[in-house]
Amino acid sequence: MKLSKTLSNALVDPRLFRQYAYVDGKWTHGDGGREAAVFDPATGEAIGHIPWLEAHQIREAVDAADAAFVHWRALRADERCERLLAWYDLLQAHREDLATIMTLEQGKPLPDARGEVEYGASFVRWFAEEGKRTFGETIPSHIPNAALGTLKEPVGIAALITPWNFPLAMITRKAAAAMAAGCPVIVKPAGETPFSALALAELAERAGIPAGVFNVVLGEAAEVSKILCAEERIKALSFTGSTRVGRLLLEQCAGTVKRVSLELGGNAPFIVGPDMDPREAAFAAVAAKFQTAGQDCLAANRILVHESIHDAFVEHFVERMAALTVGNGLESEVDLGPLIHRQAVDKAAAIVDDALSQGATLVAGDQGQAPGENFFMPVLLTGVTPQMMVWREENFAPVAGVTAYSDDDQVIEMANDTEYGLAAYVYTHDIRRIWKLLRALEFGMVSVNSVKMTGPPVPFGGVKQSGLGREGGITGIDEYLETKYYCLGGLGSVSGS
Ligand SMILES: NC(=O)c1ccc[n+]([C@@H]2O[C@H](COP(=O)([O-])OP(=O)(O)OC[C@H]3O[C@@H](n4cnc5c(N)ncnc54)[C@H](O)[C@@H]3O)[C@@H](O)[C@H]2O)c1
Ligand SMILES: N[C@@H](CC=O)C(=O)O
Repeated sequence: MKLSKTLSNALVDPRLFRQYAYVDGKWTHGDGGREAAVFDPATGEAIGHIPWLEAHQIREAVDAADAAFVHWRALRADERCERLLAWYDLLQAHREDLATIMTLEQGKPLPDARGEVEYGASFVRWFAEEGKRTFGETIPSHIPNAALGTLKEPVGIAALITPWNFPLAMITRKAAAAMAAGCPVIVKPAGETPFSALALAELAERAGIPAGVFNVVLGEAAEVSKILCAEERIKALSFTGSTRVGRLLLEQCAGTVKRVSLELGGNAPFIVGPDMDPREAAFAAVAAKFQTAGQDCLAANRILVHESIHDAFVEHFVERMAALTVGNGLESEVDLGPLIHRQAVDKAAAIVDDALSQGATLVAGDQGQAPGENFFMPVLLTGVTPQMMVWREENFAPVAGVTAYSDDDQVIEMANDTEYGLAAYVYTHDIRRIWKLLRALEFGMVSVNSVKMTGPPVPFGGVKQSGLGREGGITGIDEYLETKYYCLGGLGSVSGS
């Protein structure tokens, strides 16, 4: 296996850069000799290689997790908490290296990568503590001479399949919850961004997480996922990614009736009320659209602006957009890095072409300025309509589409006109409008007058075809817990207490 000089040289601690899978506490190559290159999307250069495991090696990961489950679940919650907090401390201590790895494999600007490490680590700390609060309940008995109640027990091995846009936080939000609940995990990261996952494994090992509790398997996505979904010993599958793949995995899990949590695509409306200062709203919309170069499930995909302030909003949007710098995420002052690969650039171009062919106006976005093959300059389209791809699909690119609306009922209908239901933004200071929209919007998360909405205490997730279940918050750990009801009969006089 070739060693990447570039990546290891860029790190203070080169051992964080691993080019092996991690199974049962061992760094593992593929028995069949298959491997894949991983590229820096900014330069197109290979930054390393990963092995593809064979089917029997994926099953060995399940064997390892199965063996580890016995001991991990038997620890007291405070003992698991200690180990998770040690992992958290190491993530913080190695923040800079983790951010460098992320920028090199994902492309996001270094400050954003640092922010994601912080964000990802915060879930580890949150769930370390939440693991100590997996309370059961006492049920007033309706049965004579009996005491009734519930216990919370770990569901079993959890398979975690994650995307490339947030290569670290999408893993920790799942893994920390599962591990705090007492479940070993098998992580299958995106092939584009495996090195963040492998650095997490290295740090988990240093934190004293026992062998078999945190495993990272690598390989051809469909092949690996099929094995994980068909495995009876895996009791939960948590997936973050596209709605298309989410549907597929839900079907594949039917055979073994797994607990399935899905965090899928979004198509967020960004609604601006007539009472808003158009400059304030436009600046917020730019922030909500172009984070991670638009490759964010929360990205403002359809910007719906009241007709009375539409033109002023567009003017300020263009002004703010013009101040964005596109470039290699390792360089300072860069706001937007590359898209993940050439297909993403082609898709963005197709979405813009489709909109223009159906009558939208290109207000800004000159692709001639793109600094490289995987870059896409931010685009603003006005006059977008529901027939266009930019409205129907999650564009996952720096393409902003603006439409004018005339009243609240119309904008509610427009906003809900999508199969997705992850997040929505509302910008207005009118409390009646806020309440009306908040109740009428068919989305799992509604953020009013704030671009930032996520974090460990938040129940993150969508409705409609944006997913099943919630991650984070006080209920996130429930995805990995079973409720066991008990009835203790024949107790005599305690009955009725
Ligand atoms: N709701 C959320 O919390 C959230 C967060 C981040 C990303 N996302 C969504 O993720 C998508 C972008 O990520 P992506 O392109 O990596 O998604 P994707 O669905 O293509 O891939 C996600 C994961 O599934 C694997 N995969 C791909 N094809 C597969 C197949 N046929 N069978 C089994 N596994 C397969 C990939 O290797 C990766 O690990 C967007 O739709 C975005 O909205 C959602
Ligand atoms: N920004 C999201 C990830 C979506 O792509 C998050 O905070 O979880």
